Amino acid sequence: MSTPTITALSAPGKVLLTGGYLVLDRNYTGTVIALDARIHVVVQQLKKTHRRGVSSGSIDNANAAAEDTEESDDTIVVRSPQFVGAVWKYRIQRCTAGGGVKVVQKNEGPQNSFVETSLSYALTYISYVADSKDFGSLSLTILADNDYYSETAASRGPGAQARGGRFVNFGVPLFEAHKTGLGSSAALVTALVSALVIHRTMQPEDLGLGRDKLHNLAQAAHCAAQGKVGSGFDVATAVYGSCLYRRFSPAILESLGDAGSPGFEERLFSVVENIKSEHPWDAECVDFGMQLPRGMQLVLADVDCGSQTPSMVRKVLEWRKNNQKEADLLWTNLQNNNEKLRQELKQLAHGSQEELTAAATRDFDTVRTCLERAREYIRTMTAQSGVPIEPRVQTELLDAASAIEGVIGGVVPGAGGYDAIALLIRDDPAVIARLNSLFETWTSGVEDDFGGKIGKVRLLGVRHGSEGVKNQDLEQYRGWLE
Ligand SMILES: Nc1ncnc2c1ncn2[C@@H]1O[C@H](COP(=O)(O)OP(=O)(O)O)[C@@H](O)[C@H]1O
Ligand SMILES: C[C@@](O)(CCOP(=O)(O)OP(=O)(O)O)CC(=O)O
Repeated sequence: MSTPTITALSAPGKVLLTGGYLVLDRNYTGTVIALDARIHVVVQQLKKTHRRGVSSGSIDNANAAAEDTEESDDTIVVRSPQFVGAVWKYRIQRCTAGGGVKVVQKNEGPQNSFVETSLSYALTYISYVADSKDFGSLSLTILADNDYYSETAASRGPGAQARGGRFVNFGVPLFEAHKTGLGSSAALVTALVSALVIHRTMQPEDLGLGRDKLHNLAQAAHCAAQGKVGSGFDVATAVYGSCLYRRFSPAILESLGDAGSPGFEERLFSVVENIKSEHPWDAECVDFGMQLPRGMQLVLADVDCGSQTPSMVRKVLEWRKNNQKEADLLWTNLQNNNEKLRQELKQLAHGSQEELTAAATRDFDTVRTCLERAREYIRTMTAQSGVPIEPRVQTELLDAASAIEGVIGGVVPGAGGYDAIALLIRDDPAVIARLNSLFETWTSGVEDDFGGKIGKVRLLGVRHGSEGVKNQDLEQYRGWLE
């Protein structure tokens, strides 16, 4: 198969509307909404070189495993041009004993473990299936929709749009940018591994058929880069779009080992292709690509403050372990309520034409009640576990926002904490205007139960998007590609 010279793909961010913490356990599920904020990756083939000391062309897999850790002249340059100095240059290193392919950073400056791990995992898989180690030199460009990060002086300033299109220039190094919590790393890893696999081993039209494999590869790479196995709802959404998610069994990835370790390429291949495994993939994404009902919209309000998800997760799980009975009851109540909410949203989205028309004008009463109940249970979880999932400053904010005409209700999504809040609203610009005027002058009037503070509240421009990873036209990247 001839290699295309350029491939572009994007994957969406996420909001875990309900099921935070529950979704870590396979007995429970999470309802996750994909967003219209996406991370784009463009792969450009620069040149095809021959590896030093090895004849070009196809190499037998069996031989490949026996080969040394050979260097090639090929270089992979990854750029994130919205940020200052965000360039990572890698050389390709082939590992001994079937360890696969690893990339090694050549330039000074901070490493980017999500980029580096995605490259090593994707190239290992590609070289194994394509039966070739000749990648040629590649240039990768990452472009993120603006809502992934809080605004900066530069992104607000007159030069922000200088390069055109939908992306702004943030004018700061990536590590200084404040994330808004939309799942940048999951969208990035998904877009990166998918773009490389499509570029080298598939046609863009095969994306639909290859989705499960891309999911498995992206989950493996994301877990390795994160250094832990989360529920994976963010990667699943980046691949499949909005869905009801049941997590995969952690055992699937436990024996994969590190990139470069002996036999890694074969183990990775088995994991991605879901073969020869004692532990087959069992993640469930139901109703993927599900839409919100007509007349309803999802908005997020950034509170300019961040939470520490790993330590919150550790504490909640510890509390659950020590208070199994109470926790089980709470988990069951939350699950039942979340399921009722999902069914209601589904029915409203797929009802008959008359039902849809009625839905567009009605008050979405059941949705409102389910969101209120979810919050009550989450506040119980907060009080009992002693973890600020819905701290008082956010209770105050959610109550005030929910009282606005046209707001159906809201929650602290995902792990909660001092992070963005999610609101379901009637899809009407007047509701957005009322929310903006509430937030413009918002100052907290309560003392927080965990001593936390929220900063400037700001409605993000992001809305629900529903679609997973998809091919993209190149036109929108004009001005950003080298
Ligand atoms: N635009 C980008 N370009 C390159 N890397 C990015 C970009 N956005 C995010 N990343 C990578 O993802 C990491 C952030 O991931 P994480 O802390 O998991 O946040 P999130 O909750 O947004 O996923 C960054 O440190 C960086 O490695
Ligand atoms: C607690 C969780 O169930 C949900 C966390 O959701 P968030 O959306 O808060 O996650 P981050 O993107 O890491 O900030 C953990 C999990 O499912 O992995």
